[in-house]
Amino acid sequence: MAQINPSILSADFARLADEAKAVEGADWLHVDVMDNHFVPNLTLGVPVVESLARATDTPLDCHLMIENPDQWAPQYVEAGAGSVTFHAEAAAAPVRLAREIRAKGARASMALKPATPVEPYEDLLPELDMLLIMTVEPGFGGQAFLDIMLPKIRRTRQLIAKHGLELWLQVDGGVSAATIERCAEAGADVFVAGSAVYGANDPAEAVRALRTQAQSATASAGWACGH
Ligand SMILES: O=C(CO)[C@H](O)[C@H](O)COP(=O)(O)O
Repeated sequence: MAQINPSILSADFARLADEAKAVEGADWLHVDVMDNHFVPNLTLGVPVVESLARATDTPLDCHLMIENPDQWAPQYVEAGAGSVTFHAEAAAAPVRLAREIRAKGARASMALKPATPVEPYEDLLPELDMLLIMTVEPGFGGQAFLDIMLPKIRRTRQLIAKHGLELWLQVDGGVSAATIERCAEAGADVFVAGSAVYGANDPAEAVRALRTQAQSATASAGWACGH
């Protein structure tokens, strides 16, 4: 089943608890952690994630756009994240880090920036619960979806099938009613949407509409979704 994860990067940061409640019914709440080093933007850290985890029943999907995730990622599990994504470009020891995230009780996920190919990580995929393919350069919400990422999504879906993995395939950046079907047809099954959800008059209804679109595109593409 297609999952929709609203990105709080597009929410009102002065009202985060209310903004989290506005999308209850979403599968996960996507929390963008940026350090102004790995990406040229600064958002929030461990204390805010701890507060969010107390404020909502929606599980937290923390996307760490930070340097040195080997040090920081375990702290996000302790703060209450149900899924922690680190960047392949930033991790010193991605296998050790994925195992540590899982051992602490969260889902382990790795992200690839647009210019990072998936193939060098083929042998590492069984260590992960999710792979995130960025469909914009990370750092800011509201950017245009990069169509040139669709072949990478397709190739990753083929790798998942080839190895018989249960790996979830997430896309993030420019995902909207206009682009979600292309992502789903290519093989994505977890969709992060910021401006398309929080920019809508009814964010909860936007989540439902995106999920319906993704599910019908997945069904017509004919590949088997692992969840
Ligand atoms: O990770 C991100 C940016 O680095 C955001 O999650 C993403 O851009 C969501 O915003 P939008 O859906 O508006 O593109």
